[in-house]
Amino acid sequence: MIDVDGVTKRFGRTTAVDDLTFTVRPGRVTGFLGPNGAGKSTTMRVVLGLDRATAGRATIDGHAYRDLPEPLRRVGALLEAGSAHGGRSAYHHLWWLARSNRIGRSRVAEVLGLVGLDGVARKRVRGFSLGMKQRLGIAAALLGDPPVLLFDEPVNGLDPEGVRWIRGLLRDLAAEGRTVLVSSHLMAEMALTADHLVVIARGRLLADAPLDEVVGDAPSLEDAFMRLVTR
Ligand SMILES: Nc1ncnc2c1ncn2[C@@H]1O[C@H](COP(=O)(O)OP(=O)(O)OP(=O)(O)O)[C@@H](O)[C@H]1O
Repeated sequence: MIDVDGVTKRFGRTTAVDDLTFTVRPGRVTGFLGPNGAGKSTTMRVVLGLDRATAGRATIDGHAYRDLPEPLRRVGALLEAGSAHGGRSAYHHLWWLARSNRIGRSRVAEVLGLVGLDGVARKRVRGFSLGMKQRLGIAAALLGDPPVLLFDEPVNGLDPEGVRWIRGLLRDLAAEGRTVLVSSHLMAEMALTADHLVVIARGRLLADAPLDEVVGDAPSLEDAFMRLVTR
């Protein structure tokens, strides 16, 4: 479970997140929606201890990220593709991450298989396509078999096969009882993937409800979203 409790984050005069409170529960995919600059990435970074909240607090299964002893085993995250060192192979990138969290080589092989990169495990990341880099980022997130997962715009730039693969993966992870939070701008995709939605704009909560409830009588999620954010 992820708890965001009264979180405010300011950068100088910009209030990126404004007294935001919501809970992300296990066993379902929670879509995190909002216009550009709404504060989605900042909220995720606060949850992951990468940005410090100006006020309020975010916890993962009751603990602040910095207090998690082996964080990769508690929470996995995909923030941006291409964060792996280009000169390393996919295998070495994952093994380097695994070692510091007491995760064995067999799990590295397992996640490479899970994301379909076993055939290119020894190739340098530099030569990977965007889709392959995205799969490697997801392999890293899954390395510690964590119960909580955050994905920031995981389908950006992917081809239809990649988009469909990620959709299936997110649904499977939730069906296994994990907590899955995924941000996206792609409303049609979110309508197919998410069970529950948290919608924010200008750092504030606009909706925290099941997908059907957010759509209501609107013709599509996109229409419902536009109504919410222009209200
Ligand atoms: N490190 C930073 N320094 C200054 N301002 C920042 C920083 N990070 C984010 N911001 C600002 O905070 C606001 C929220 O940005 P954030 O990236 O969290 O939004 P987002 O919802 O993820 O947007 P997008 O959908 O465009 O990725 C924006 O106004 C952004 O310019």
